[in-house]
Amino acid sequence: MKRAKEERPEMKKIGFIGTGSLGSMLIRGFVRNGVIGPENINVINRSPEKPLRLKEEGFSLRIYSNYRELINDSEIIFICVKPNDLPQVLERTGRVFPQTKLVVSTLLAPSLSDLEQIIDGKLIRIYPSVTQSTGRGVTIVTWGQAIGNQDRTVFLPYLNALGKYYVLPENLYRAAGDITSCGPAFMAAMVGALAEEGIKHGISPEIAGEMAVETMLGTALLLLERKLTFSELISQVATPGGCTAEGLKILEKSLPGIMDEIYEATCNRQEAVSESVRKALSH
Ligand SMILES: NC(=O)C1=CN([C@@H]2O[C@H](COP(=O)(O)OP(=O)(O)OC[C@H]3O[C@@H](n4cnc5c(N)ncnc54)[C@H](O)[C@@H]3O)[C@@H](O)[C@H]2O)C=CC1
Ligand SMILES: O=C(O)[C@@H]1CCC=N1
Repeated sequence: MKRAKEERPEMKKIGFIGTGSLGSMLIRGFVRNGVIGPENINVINRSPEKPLRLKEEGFSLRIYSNYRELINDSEIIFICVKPNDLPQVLERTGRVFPQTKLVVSTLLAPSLSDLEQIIDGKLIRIYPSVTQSTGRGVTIVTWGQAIGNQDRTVFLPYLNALGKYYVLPENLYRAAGDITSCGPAFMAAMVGALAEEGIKHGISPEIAGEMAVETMLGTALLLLERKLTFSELISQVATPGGCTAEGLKILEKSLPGIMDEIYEATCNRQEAVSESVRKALSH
């Protein structure tokens, strides 16, 4: 009996414009989870060093210098450059992408609704995080207006390969992205500060670092596996009358204000970046 040909995601050729932190993370995450075959990765990056570094890691990339060739040879194209480099990329790719291709923006800005004014093509916006090369972490995703059910079916294996994903409207990108995309840096800063305090009082940097990371991992696993809420975990640690409760009083005083300040700062930055890209693209 003849079986309908099943579409295997690893058969698709995938293009990456920009292979910095995020582009590299996507390549590592997709290959690790088997959604891209090792021979199917097309890349173009401004400088040659980063793709070469990936090659040294064992990824057999096809490195391009011509943007249109990369687009012709790829079925899904991830744009992973900094927002201010987008105008230069669009100058070289053109603003019209064939309807047979999915074009995925990972950029902080412009928003998908702004991009849809500029680019003609099947657009998807994702906001991933660097943790996702491990297969864990969260992608936020918004489907463009031209994306249909078949396109979603094609793209879902790639989202699943990176961990969890949530489809959100763009007005929630900052609130969600502060947790998921900036979050790894914020968490590393907080856990690093815990380790620093230990170092200040005589623990070696190596041991303090290991202690902090192992404790962060154990905390995450406890929350996940035992399905504890944050406050349940806190009350398991904070023995009444003990030290943790004293430390927590200090955090409770400062943290909510700090988080509000962080949100305000990231929103302002996103707006400023959006405005600068909007201006650059309108020329
Ligand atoms: N790093 C992160 O955790 C996250 C980053 N993003 C977004 O992903 C995008 C990329 O961020 P990163 O990878 O962190 O930046 P990055 O600076 O590490 O990488 C950007 C890469 O783009 C290349 N590039 C610049 N202009 C180019 C051009 N015209 N053609 C080809 N390549 C070019 C650069 O050489 C560099 O390798 C940004 O827009 C950022 O907002 C989104 C979520 C998380
Ligand atoms: O800092 C940034 O703007 C990018 C987006 C989220 C993480 N890195």
